[in-house]
Amino acid sequence: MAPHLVQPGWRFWRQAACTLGASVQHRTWAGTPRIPRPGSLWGATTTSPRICRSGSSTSARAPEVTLTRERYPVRRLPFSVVSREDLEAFERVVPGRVITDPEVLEASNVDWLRTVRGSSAVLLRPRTSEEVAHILRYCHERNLAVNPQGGNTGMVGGSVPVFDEIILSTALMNQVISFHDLSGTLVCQAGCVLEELSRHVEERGFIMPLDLGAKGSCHIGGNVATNAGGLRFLRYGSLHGTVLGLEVVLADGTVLNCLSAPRKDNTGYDLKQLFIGSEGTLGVITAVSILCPPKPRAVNVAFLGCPGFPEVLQTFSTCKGLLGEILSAYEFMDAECMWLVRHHLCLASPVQESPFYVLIETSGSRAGHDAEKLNDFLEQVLRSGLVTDGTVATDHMKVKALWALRERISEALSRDGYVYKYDLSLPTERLYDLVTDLRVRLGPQAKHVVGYGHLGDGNLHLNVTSEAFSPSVLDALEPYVYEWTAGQRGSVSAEHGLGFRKRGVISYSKPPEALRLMRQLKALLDPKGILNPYKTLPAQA
Ligand SMILES: O=C(O)CC[C@@H](O)C(=O)O
Ligand SMILES: [Zn+2]
Repeated sequence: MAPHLVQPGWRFWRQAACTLGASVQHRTWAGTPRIPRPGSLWGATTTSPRICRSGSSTSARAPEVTLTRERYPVRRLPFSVVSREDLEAFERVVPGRVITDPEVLEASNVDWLRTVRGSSAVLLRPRTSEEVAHILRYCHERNLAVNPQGGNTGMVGGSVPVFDEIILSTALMNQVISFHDLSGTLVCQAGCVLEELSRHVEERGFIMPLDLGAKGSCHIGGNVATNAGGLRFLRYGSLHGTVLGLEVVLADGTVLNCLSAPRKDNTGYDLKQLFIGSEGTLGVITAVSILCPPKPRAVNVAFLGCPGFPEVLQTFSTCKGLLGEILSAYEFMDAECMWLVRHHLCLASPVQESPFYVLIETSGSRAGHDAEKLNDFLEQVLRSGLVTDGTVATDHMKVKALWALRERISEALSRDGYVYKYDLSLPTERLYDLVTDLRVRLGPQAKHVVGYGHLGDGNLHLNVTSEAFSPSVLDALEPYVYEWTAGQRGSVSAEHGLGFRKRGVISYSKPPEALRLMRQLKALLDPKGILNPYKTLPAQA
Protein backbone atom coordinates (compact mmCIF):
# COMPACT_ATOMS: atom_id res chain seq x y z
CA MET A 1 0.00 0.00 0.00
CA ALA A 2 1.56 3.27 -1.04
CA PRO A 3 1.64 5.91 1.67
CA HIS A 4 -0.38 8.99 0.99
CA LEU A 5 1.83 12.01 1.41
CA VAL A 6 -0.08 14.80 3.06
CA GLN A 7 2.79 17.18 3.46
CA PRO A 8 6.56 16.91 3.47
CA GLY A 9 7.79 14.53 6.09
CA TRP A 10 4.33 13.22 6.83
CA ARG A 11 3.18 9.77 5.89
CA PHE A 12 -0.31 8.42 6.29
CA TRP A 13 -1.53 4.89 6.28
CA ARG A 14 -5.12 5.69 6.47
CA GLN A 15 -6.69 2.63 5.03
CA ALA A 16 -10.13 2.95 3.45
CA ALA A 17 -10.36 6.61 4.40
CA CYS A 18 -10.45 5.91 8.15
CA THR A 19 -13.68 4.00 7.94
CA LEU A 20 -12.27 0.82 9.37
CA GLY A 21 -13.87 -0.44 12.54
CA ALA A 22 -12.20 -0.44 15.88
CA SER A 23 -8.73 -1.84 16.06
CA VAL A 24 -7.75 -2.72 19.54
CA GLN A 25 -4.20 -3.76 19.96
CA HIS A 26 -2.93 -6.97 21.46
CA ARG A 27 0.43 -6.85 23.01
CA THR A 28 2.65 -9.46 24.43
CA TRP A 29 6.14 -9.28 25.62
CA ALA A 30 9.11 -10.24 24.17
CA GLY A 31 10.31 -13.10 22.52
CA THR A 32 6.68 -13.94 21.89
CA PRO A 33 6.39 -14.57 18.20
CA ARG A 34 2.93 -13.06 18.00
CA ILE A 35 4.08 -9.51 17.30
CA PRO A 36 4.88 -9.03 13.65
CA ARG A 37 8.09 -7.24 12.84
CA PRO A 38 7.47 -3.76 11.61
CA GLY A 39 10.31 -4.29 9.18
CA SER A 40 8.04 -6.56 7.22
CA LEU A 41 5.09 -4.22 7.46
CA TRP A 42 6.46 -0.85 6.72
CA GLY A 43 7.75 -1.81 3.31
CA ALA A 44 8.58 1.24 1.30
CA THR A 45 7.59 3.58 4.10
CA THR A 46 10.51 2.66 6.31
CA THR A 47 13.08 5.41 6.30
CA SER A 48 15.67 3.84 8.56
CA PRO A 49 17.98 1.16 7.29
CA ARG A 50 17.00 -2.25 8.58
CA ILE A 51 19.99 -3.18 10.60
CA CYS A 52 19.77 -5.94 13.11
CA ARG A 53 22.61 -7.33 15.08
CA SER A 54 20.56 -9.11 17.69
CA GLY A 55 22.38 -12.37 17.15
CA SER A 56 25.34 -11.00 19.02
CA SER A 57 23.42 -10.23 22.16
CA THR A 58 20.65 -12.75 22.50
CA SER A 59 21.68 -16.17 21.42
CA ALA A 60 24.07 -17.13 24.21
CA ARG A 61 22.58 -18.99 27.17
CA ALA A 62 21.93 -16.51 29.96
CA PRO A 63 24.29 -16.84 32.92
CA GLU A 64 22.91 -18.20 36.19
CA VAL A 65 21.27 -15.57 38.36
CA THR A 66 23.00 -14.98 41.68
CA LEU A 67 20.92 -16.10 44.67
CA THR A 68 19.21 -13.13 46.28
CA ARG A 69 20.49 -14.12 49.71
CA GLU A 70 24.06 -13.93 48.35
CA ARG A 71 23.79 -10.64 46.46
CA TYR A 72 21.73 -8.67 48.96
CA PRO A 73 22.19 -8.18 52.70
CA VAL A 74 19.04 -9.99 53.83
CA ARG A 75 18.56 -12.43 56.71
CA ARG A 76 16.11 -15.32 56.72
CA LEU A 77 13.34 -14.79 59.27
CA PRO A 78 12.61 -17.66 61.68
CA PHE A 79 9.93 -19.46 59.63
CA SER A 80 9.65 -23.23 59.70
CA VAL A 81 11.27 -25.30 56.98
CA VAL A 82 8.99 -27.41 54.75
CA SER A 83 9.07 -31.02 55.93
CA ARG A 84 8.01 -34.30 54.35
CA GLU A 85 4.85 -34.20 56.52
CA ASP A 86 4.05 -30.73 55.13
CA LEU A 87 4.37 -32.01 51.57
CA GLU A 88 2.03 -34.88 52.40
CA ALA A 89 -0.47 -32.44 53.91
CA PHE A 90 -0.33 -30.26 50.79
CA GLU A 91 -0.78 -33.31 48.61
CA ARG A 92 -4.06 -33.98 50.39
CA VAL A 93 -5.26 -30.41 49.68
CA VAL A 94 -4.08 -30.10 46.05
CA PRO A 95 -3.52 -33.68 44.87
CA GLY A 96 -1.02 -33.93 42.01
CA ARG A 97 -0.38 -30.20 42.18
CA VAL A 98 2.50 -30.11 44.65
CA ILE A 99 5.56 -29.46 42.50
CA THR A 100 9.01 -30.30 43.81
CA ASP A 101 10.83 -30.94 40.52
CA PRO A 102 13.86 -28.57 40.64
CA GLU A 103 13.71 -27.88 36.91
CA VAL A 104 10.12 -26.73 37.06
CA LEU A 105 10.86 -24.74 40.20
CA GLU A 106 13.77 -22.94 38.57
CA ALA A 107 11.47 -20.76 36.43
CA SER A 108 9.38 -19.79 39.45
CA ASN A 109 12.38 -18.96 41.62
CA VAL A 110 13.83 -16.39 39.20
CA ASP A 111 12.19 -13.11 38.15
CA TRP A 112 11.82 -12.41 34.43
CA LEU A 113 14.45 -9.66 34.62
CA ARG A 114 16.84 -12.30 35.98
CA THR A 115 18.01 -10.10 38.84
CA VAL A 116 16.75 -12.00 41.89
CA ARG A 117 16.60 -15.69 42.66
CA GLY A 118 15.08 -17.61 45.53
CA SER A 119 15.55 -21.22 46.53
CA SER A 120 12.05 -22.50 47.13
CA ALA A 121 11.70 -26.25 47.02
CA VAL A 122 7.93 -26.39 46.60
CA LEU A 123 5.32 -24.86 44.33
CA LEU A 124 1.60 -25.33 44.94
CA ARG A 125 -1.05 -24.95 42.26
CA PRO A 126 -4.51 -24.53 43.79
CA ARG A 127 -7.59 -24.27 41.57
CA THR A 128 -10.06 -22.71 43.99
CA SER A 129 -10.13 -20.15 46.76
CA GLU A 130 -11.10 -22.94 49.18
CA GLU A 131 -7.84 -24.70 48.33
CA VAL A 132 -5.93 -21.44 48.87
CA ALA A 133 -7.71 -21.06 52.22
CA HIS A 134 -6.72 -24.60 53.27
CA ILE A 135 -3.11 -24.00 52.28
CA LEU A 136 -2.86 -20.68 54.12
CA ARG A 137 -4.58 -22.02 57.24
CA TYR A 138 -2.04 -24.81 57.31
CA CYS A 139 0.95 -22.54 56.64
CA HIS A 140 -0.24 -20.11 59.29
CA GLU A 141 -0.41 -22.85 61.90
CA ARG A 142 2.96 -24.26 60.91
CA ASN A 143 4.62 -20.82 60.53
CA LEU A 144 5.56 -21.49 56.92
CA ALA A 145 6.27 -18.49 54.68
CA VAL A 146 4.36 -18.16 51.40
CA ASN A 147 5.19 -16.32 48.18
CA PRO A 148 2.05 -15.70 46.09
CA GLN A 149 2.89 -15.75 42.39
CA GLY A 150 0.92 -14.78 39.28
CA GLY A 151 2.58 -14.51 35.86
CA ASN A 152 5.93 -13.57 37.42
CA THR A 153 6.35 -10.50 35.22
CA GLY A 154 7.01 -8.00 38.03
CA MET A 155 9.83 -5.47 37.86
CA VAL A 156 10.88 -5.27 41.50
CA GLY A 157 11.46 -8.86 42.58
CA GLY A 158 8.13 -9.06 44.38
CA SER A 159 6.88 -12.25 42.76
CA VAL A 160 9.68 -14.68 43.55
CA PRO A 161 10.85 -16.07 46.87
CA VAL A 162 13.86 -14.60 48.62
CA PHE A 163 14.74 -17.77 50.55
CA ASP A 164 12.69 -20.98 50.67
CA GLU A 165 9.16 -19.55 50.83
CA ILE A 166 6.46 -21.84 49.42
CA ILE A 167 5.41 -20.59 46.00
CA LEU A 168 1.63 -20.34 45.73
CA SER A 169 0.84 -20.06 42.06
CA THR A 170 -2.46 -18.73 40.70
CA ALA A 171 -1.82 -20.32 37.28
CA LEU A 172 -4.68 -22.84 37.53
CA MET A 173 -7.17 -20.33 38.92
CA ASN A 174 -7.99 -19.18 35.43
CA GLN A 175 -11.76 -19.25 35.08
CA VAL A 176 -14.00 -16.37 34.05
CA ILE A 177 -16.88 -16.40 36.52
CA SER A 178 -19.26 -13.97 34.85
CA PHE A 179 -19.53 -11.01 32.50
CA HIS A 180 -22.42 -8.58 32.61
CA ASP A 181 -22.85 -7.07 29.18
CA LEU A 182 -24.86 -4.04 30.20
CA SER A 183 -22.60 -2.79 32.98
CA GLY A 184 -19.36 -4.28 31.58
CA THR A 185 -18.56 -5.95 34.90
CA LEU A 186 -16.19 -8.89 34.59
CA VAL A 187 -15.76 -11.32 37.48
CA CYS A 188 -12.92 -13.82 37.18
CA GLN A 189 -10.39 -15.84 39.11
CA ALA A 190 -7.04 -14.26 39.89
CA GLY A 191 -4.97 -16.44 37.57
CA CYS A 192 -6.67 -15.34 34.33
CA VAL A 193 -4.09 -14.01 31.89
CA LEU A 194 -4.75 -10.37 30.99
CA GLU A 195 -4.60 -10.97 27.25
CA GLU A 196 -7.13 -13.80 27.49
CA LEU A 197 -9.46 -11.58 29.48
CA SER A 198 -9.06 -8.87 26.85
CA ARG A 199 -10.08 -11.33 24.17
CA HIS A 200 -13.05 -12.50 26.25
CA VAL A 201 -14.44 -9.02 26.81
CA GLU A 202 -13.60 -7.75 23.32
CA GLU A 203 -15.79 -10.48 21.83
CA ARG A 204 -18.58 -8.91 23.87
CA GLY A 205 -17.86 -5.32 22.80
CA PHE A 206 -15.72 -4.21 25.77
CA ILE A 207 -12.04 -3.81 26.63
CA MET A 208 -10.05 -4.31 29.79
CA PRO A 209 -9.40 -1.00 31.58
CA LEU A 210 -5.70 -1.81 31.71
CA ASP A 211 -3.15 -2.94 29.19
CA LEU A 212 0.55 -3.58 29.53
CA GLY A 213 3.41 -5.04 27.59
CA ALA A 214 3.35 -8.20 29.71
CA LYS A 215 -0.31 -8.90 28.91
CA GLY A 216 0.53 -12.24 27.30
CA SER A 217 1.62 -13.71 30.61
CA CYS A 218 0.64 -11.48 33.54
CA HIS A 219 -2.32 -12.53 35.70
CA ILE A 220 -5.13 -10.19 36.65
CA GLY A 221 -4.62 -11.05 40.34
CA GLY A 222 -0.98 -9.99 40.06
CA ASN A 223 -2.00 -6.82 38.22
CA VAL A 224 -4.33 -5.91 41.07
CA ALA A 225 -1.87 -6.96 43.77
CA THR A 226 0.76 -4.64 42.27
CA ASN A 227 -1.74 -1.97 41.19
CA ALA A 228 -0.27 -2.14 37.69
CA GLY A 229 -0.58 1.13 35.76
CA GLY A 230 0.22 0.45 32.13
CA LEU A 231 -0.77 2.01 28.86
CA ARG A 232 -4.44 2.84 29.41
CA PHE A 233 -3.99 4.64 32.70
CA LEU A 234 -4.28 8.07 31.08
CA ARG A 235 -7.78 7.27 29.87
CA TYR A 236 -9.25 4.77 32.35
CA GLY A 237 -7.32 5.60 35.50
CA SER A 238 -6.01 3.41 38.29
CA LEU A 239 -7.21 -0.02 39.39
CA HIS A 240 -8.25 1.72 42.60
CA GLY A 241 -11.09 3.09 40.48
CA THR A 242 -11.87 0.23 38.10
CA VAL A 243 -11.70 -2.72 40.50
CA LEU A 244 -15.21 -3.07 41.93
CA GLY A 245 -14.65 -6.00 44.24
CA LEU A 246 -12.15 -8.60 45.38
CA GLU A 247 -12.08 -11.98 47.01
CA VAL A 248 -9.04 -12.29 49.21
CA VAL A 249 -7.75 -15.10 51.40
CA LEU A 250 -6.13 -13.74 54.54
CA ALA A 251 -2.98 -15.13 56.12
CA ASP A 252 -4.93 -17.32 58.57
CA GLY A 253 -7.08 -18.82 55.81
CA THR A 254 -10.14 -16.59 56.29
CA VAL A 255 -11.90 -15.97 52.97
CA LEU A 256 -12.89 -12.31 52.67
CA ASN A 257 -15.57 -12.14 50.03
CA CYS A 258 -16.00 -8.54 48.87
CA LEU A 259 -16.46 -9.59 45.28
CA SER A 260 -20.01 -8.71 44.41
CA ALA A 261 -19.82 -5.01 45.09
CA PRO A 262 -22.12 -2.66 43.22
CA ARG A 263 -20.45 0.28 41.48
CA LYS A 264 -21.60 2.67 44.18
CA ASP A 265 -21.14 1.33 47.67
CA ASN A 266 -20.50 3.43 50.74
CA THR A 267 -21.12 0.80 53.38
CA GLY A 268 -18.19 1.10 55.74
CA TYR A 269 -14.50 1.06 54.94
CA ASP A 270 -13.59 0.16 51.38
CA LEU A 271 -11.49 -2.84 52.38
CA LYS A 272 -10.58 -3.96 48.87
CA GLN A 273 -8.45 -0.82 48.45
CA LEU A 274 -6.04 -2.16 51.07
CA PHE A 275 -5.21 -5.16 48.94
CA ILE A 276 -4.80 -3.25 45.67
CA GLY A 277 -1.08 -2.57 45.44
CA SER A 278 -0.21 -4.46 48.64
CA GLU A 279 1.89 -6.94 46.63
CA GLY A 280 0.52 -10.04 48.30
CA THR A 281 1.73 -8.97 51.74
CA LEU A 282 -1.73 -8.53 53.29
CA GLY A 283 -3.68 -11.34 51.64
CA VAL A 284 -3.85 -13.47 48.52
CA ILE A 285 -6.24 -12.13 45.91
CA THR A 286 -8.21 -15.08 44.51
CA ALA A 287 -10.90 -13.36 42.42
CA VAL A 288 -11.49 -9.94 40.92
CA SER A 289 -14.52 -7.97 39.82
CA ILE A 290 -13.52 -5.25 37.37
CA LEU A 291 -15.34 -2.64 35.32
CA CYS A 292 -14.62 -2.84 31.59
CA PRO A 293 -15.18 0.18 29.32
CA PRO A 294 -16.93 -0.20 25.95
CA LYS A 295 -14.62 -1.10 23.08
CA PRO A 296 -13.86 2.07 21.12
CA ARG A 297 -15.09 1.95 17.53
CA ALA A 298 -12.14 3.91 16.17
CA VAL A 299 -8.53 3.66 17.25
CA ASN A 300 -5.72 5.69 15.68
CA VAL A 301 -2.08 5.57 16.62
CA ALA A 302 0.32 8.33 15.60
CA PHE A 303 4.05 7.80 15.96
CA LEU A 304 5.93 11.09 15.77
CA GLY A 305 9.50 12.33 15.90
CA CYS A 306 10.25 15.42 18.02
CA PRO A 307 13.44 17.52 17.89
CA GLY A 308 13.78 17.95 21.69
CA PHE A 309 12.13 17.30 25.04
CA PRO A 310 10.54 20.78 25.23
CA GLU A 311 8.78 19.89 21.95
CA VAL A 312 7.59 16.58 23.46
CA LEU A 313 5.98 18.60 26.28
CA GLN A 314 4.50 21.19 23.92
CA THR A 315 3.10 18.45 21.71
CA PHE A 316 1.44 16.99 24.81
CA SER A 317 -0.30 20.23 25.71
CA THR A 318 -1.35 20.76 22.10
CA CYS A 319 -2.70 17.26 21.92
CA LYS A 320 -4.65 17.56 25.17
CA GLY A 321 -6.21 20.74 23.86
CA LEU A 322 -7.04 19.52 20.36
CA LEU A 323 -7.82 15.85 20.92
CA GLY A 324 -9.57 16.23 24.27
CA GLU A 325 -11.74 13.28 25.18
CA ILE A 326 -10.46 10.96 22.42
CA LEU A 327 -6.85 10.99 23.65
CA SER A 328 -6.17 7.56 25.17
CA ALA A 329 -2.36 7.35 25.42
CA TYR A 330 0.61 9.69 25.29
CA GLU A 331 3.88 7.77 25.53
CA PHE A 332 7.41 8.91 24.83
CA MET A 333 10.81 7.32 24.20
CA ASP A 334 14.23 8.76 23.49
CA ALA A 335 16.59 8.02 20.61
CA GLU A 336 18.59 5.49 22.66
CA CYS A 337 15.41 3.45 23.21
CA MET A 338 14.87 3.38 19.46
CA TRP A 339 18.45 2.25 18.99
CA LEU A 340 17.92 -0.57 21.49
CA VAL A 341 14.71 -1.91 19.95
CA ARG A 342 16.32 -1.83 16.55
CA HIS A 343 19.58 -3.39 17.65
CA HIS A 344 18.18 -6.13 19.89
CA LEU A 345 14.74 -6.81 18.44
CA CYS A 346 15.16 -5.81 14.79
CA LEU A 347 12.27 -3.37 14.98
CA ALA A 348 12.68 -0.59 12.43
CA SER A 349 11.66 2.98 13.08
CA PRO A 350 8.81 4.08 10.84
CA VAL A 351 9.93 7.72 11.01
CA GLN A 352 13.14 9.64 10.47
CA GLU A 353 15.72 9.47 13.20
CA SER A 354 14.83 11.98 15.92
CA PRO A 355 16.05 12.79 19.44
CA PHE A 356 12.60 11.85 20.82
CA TYR A 357 9.54 9.94 19.70
CA VAL A 358 5.99 10.08 20.95
CA LEU A 359 3.20 7.61 20.50
CA ILE A 360 -0.28 9.07 20.64
CA GLU A 361 -3.37 6.92 20.66
CA THR A 362 -6.92 8.12 20.16
CA SER A 363 -9.95 5.99 20.98
CA GLY A 364 -13.38 7.19 20.09
CA SER A 365 -16.74 6.25 18.73
CA ARG A 366 -16.75 8.00 15.31
CA ALA A 367 -13.87 7.31 12.94
CA GLY A 368 -14.52 10.37 10.80
CA HIS A 369 -14.74 12.71 13.76
CA ASP A 370 -11.56 11.32 15.33
CA ALA A 371 -9.65 11.48 12.05
CA GLU A 372 -10.64 15.10 11.59
CA LYS A 373 -9.44 16.03 15.07
CA LEU A 374 -6.23 14.09 14.66
CA ASN A 375 -5.54 15.73 11.29
CA ASP A 376 -5.99 19.21 12.77
CA PHE A 377 -3.64 18.34 15.58
CA LEU A 378 -1.02 16.84 13.26
CA GLU A 379 -1.14 19.78 10.90
CA GLN A 380 -0.61 22.15 13.78
CA VAL A 381 2.34 20.31 15.36
CA LEU A 382 4.04 19.81 12.00
CA ARG A 383 3.55 23.41 10.95
CA SER A 384 4.92 24.72 14.23
CA GLY A 385 7.95 22.44 14.10
CA LEU A 386 7.06 20.60 17.32
CA VAL A 387 7.06 17.42 15.28
CA THR A 388 9.42 16.77 12.39
CA ASP A 389 8.17 13.47 11.04
CA GLY A 390 5.41 11.02 11.76
CA THR A 391 3.12 8.26 10.71
CA VAL A 392 -0.43 7.25 11.57
CA ALA A 393 -2.04 3.82 11.64
CA THR A 394 -5.64 2.74 11.97
CA ASP A 395 -5.22 -0.75 10.63
CA HIS A 396 -5.03 -3.28 13.45
CA MET A 397 -1.71 -4.85 12.47
CA LYS A 398 -0.03 -1.49 11.93
CA VAL A 399 -1.38 -0.17 15.19
CA LYS A 400 0.13 -3.22 16.91
CA ALA A 401 3.44 -2.73 15.17
CA LEU A 402 3.66 0.91 16.25
CA TRP A 403 2.82 -0.04 19.82
CA ALA A 404 5.50 -2.73 19.75
CA LEU A 405 8.18 -0.06 19.36
CA ARG A 406 7.19 1.39 22.70
CA GLU A 407 6.05 -1.73 24.54
CA ARG A 408 9.10 -3.82 23.82
CA ILE A 409 11.71 -1.37 25.12
CA SER A 410 11.84 -3.30 28.39
CA GLU A 411 12.64 -6.47 26.52
CA ALA A 412 15.30 -4.77 24.41
CA LEU A 413 16.90 -3.41 27.59
CA SER A 414 16.99 -6.83 29.20
CA ARG A 415 19.00 -8.06 26.22
CA ASP A 416 21.48 -5.22 26.59
CA GLY A 417 23.10 -6.38 29.85
CA TYR A 418 22.37 -5.87 33.52
CA VAL A 419 19.54 -3.36 33.92
CA TYR A 420 19.13 -0.84 36.75
CA LYS A 421 15.46 0.12 36.66
CA TYR A 422 13.74 3.16 38.06
CA ASP A 423 10.05 3.86 37.78
CA LEU A 424 9.48 7.42 38.89
CA SER A 425 6.66 9.91 39.13
CA LEU A 426 8.03 13.40 38.49
CA PRO A 427 6.68 16.80 37.54
CA THR A 428 6.19 16.36 33.79
CA GLU A 429 8.28 19.37 32.83
CA ARG A 430 11.31 17.92 34.67
CA LEU A 431 10.77 14.34 33.58
CA TYR A 432 13.82 14.11 31.36
CA ASP A 433 16.29 16.24 33.37
CA LEU A 434 17.34 13.28 35.47
CA VAL A 435 18.20 11.22 32.40
CA THR A 436 20.47 13.94 31.00
CA ASP A 437 22.02 14.47 34.40
CA LEU A 438 22.78 10.76 34.84
CA ARG A 439 24.43 10.44 31.45
CA VAL A 440 27.01 12.96 32.64
CA ARG A 441 27.26 11.47 36.13
CA LEU A 442 27.79 7.89 34.94
CA GLY A 443 29.94 8.61 31.89
CA PRO A 444 31.38 5.50 30.21
CA GLN A 445 30.52 3.29 33.22
CA ALA A 446 27.06 2.86 31.75
CA LYS A 447 26.31 1.22 28.44
CA HIS A 448 23.03 3.05 28.03
CA VAL A 449 21.03 5.56 30.05
CA VAL A 450 17.52 5.79 28.63
CA GLY A 451 14.29 7.55 29.43
CA TYR A 452 10.83 6.60 28.24
CA GLY A 453 7.40 6.05 29.67
CA HIS A 454 3.93 7.28 30.30
CA LEU A 455 4.51 10.98 29.89
CA GLY A 456 0.80 11.64 30.01
CA ASP A 457 0.81 10.28 33.59
CA GLY A 458 4.06 12.00 34.65
CA ASN A 459 5.73 8.56 34.84
CA LEU A 460 9.35 8.16 33.74
CA HIS A 461 10.97 4.76 33.19
CA LEU A 462 14.63 5.51 33.71
CA ASN A 463 16.80 2.54 32.82
CA VAL A 464 20.56 2.17 32.89
CA THR A 465 22.45 -0.81 31.49
CA SER A 466 25.94 -2.11 32.09
CA GLU A 467 27.65 -5.21 30.73
CA ALA A 468 27.21 -7.04 34.07
CA PHE A 469 26.07 -6.08 37.56
CA SER A 470 28.45 -3.42 38.85
CA PRO A 471 28.43 -2.22 42.48
CA SER A 472 30.10 1.05 41.41
CA VAL A 473 27.34 1.83 38.88
CA LEU A 474 24.80 1.07 41.59
CA ASP A 475 26.61 3.37 44.03
CA ALA A 476 26.53 6.17 41.47
CA LEU A 477 22.80 5.65 40.98
CA GLU A 478 21.58 5.14 44.53
CA PRO A 479 20.63 6.98 46.62
CA TYR A 480 21.19 9.78 44.07
CA VAL A 481 18.13 8.89 41.94
CA TYR A 482 15.90 8.62 45.02
CA GLU A 483 17.14 11.88 46.54
CA TRP A 484 16.63 13.66 43.24
CA THR A 485 13.08 12.30 43.00
CA ALA A 486 12.24 13.16 46.60
CA GLY A 487 13.61 16.66 45.92
CA GLN A 488 10.90 17.01 43.26
CA ARG A 489 8.25 15.53 45.59
CA GLY A 490 7.93 12.67 43.15
CA SER A 491 7.35 8.98 43.79
CA VAL A 492 10.14 6.40 43.81
CA SER A 493 7.70 3.81 42.53
CA ALA A 494 5.04 5.11 40.18
CA GLU A 495 3.54 1.83 38.98
CA HIS A 496 5.86 -1.13 39.60
CA GLY A 497 5.58 -1.37 43.37
CA LEU A 498 8.38 -1.87 45.86
CA GLY A 499 8.68 -5.66 45.96
CA PHE A 500 12.01 -6.85 47.26
CA ARG A 501 14.37 -4.54 45.44
CA LYS A 502 12.74 -1.19 46.28
CA ARG A 503 11.35 -1.85 49.75
CA GLY A 504 14.22 0.00 51.40
CA VAL A 505 13.38 3.28 49.66
CA ILE A 506 9.77 3.75 50.69
CA SER A 507 10.77 6.59 53.03
CA TYR A 508 11.73 8.79 50.08
CA SER A 509 8.05 8.95 49.21
CA LYS A 510 6.16 8.30 52.46
CA PRO A 511 6.43 9.95 55.89
CA PRO A 512 7.29 7.90 59.03
CA GLU A 513 3.68 8.07 60.29
CA ALA A 514 2.43 6.44 57.09
CA LEU A 515 5.07 3.73 57.34
CA ARG A 516 4.14 3.07 60.98
CA LEU A 517 0.48 2.65 60.06
CA MET A 518 1.43 0.32 57.21
CA ARG A 519 3.37 -1.84 59.68
CA GLN A 520 0.38 -1.89 62.04
CA LEU A 521 -1.92 -3.00 59.22
CA LYS A 522 0.52 -5.72 58.25
CA ALA A 523 0.69 -6.94 61.85
CA LEU A 524 -3.10 -6.95 62.11
CA LEU A 525 -3.73 -8.89 58.91
CA ASP A 526 -0.69 -11.15 58.96
CA PRO A 527 0.55 -11.33 62.58
CA LYS A 528 3.15 -14.01 61.83
CA GLY A 529 4.38 -12.20 58.71
CA ILE A 530 4.11 -15.32 56.53
CA LEU A 531 2.74 -13.55 53.43
CA ASN A 532 5.37 -12.49 50.93
CA PRO A 533 7.99 -11.72 53.58
CA TYR A 534 10.94 -9.41 52.74
CA LYS A 535 8.70 -7.42 50.37
CA THR A 536 7.15 -3.91 50.30
CA LEU A 537 8.00 -2.80 53.84
CA PRO A 538 11.63 -2.22 54.83
CA ALA A 539 13.39 -4.72 57.07
CA GLN A 540 13.11 -3.83 60.74
CA ALA A 541 16.31 -3.22 62.63
O1 LIG B 1 10.97 -1.85 32.08
C1 LIG B 1 10.56 -0.77 32.49
O2 LIG B 1 11.31 0.04 33.06
C2 LIG B 1 9.10 -0.38 32.25
C3 LIG B 1 8.16 -1.50 31.97
C4 LIG B 1 6.71 -1.07 31.74
O3 LIG B 1 6.20 -0.47 32.85
C5 LIG B 1 6.55 -0.22 30.52
O4 LIG B 1 5.86 0.80 30.61
O5 LIG B 1 7.05 -0.58 29.45
ZN1 LIG C 1 5.24 1.41 32.46
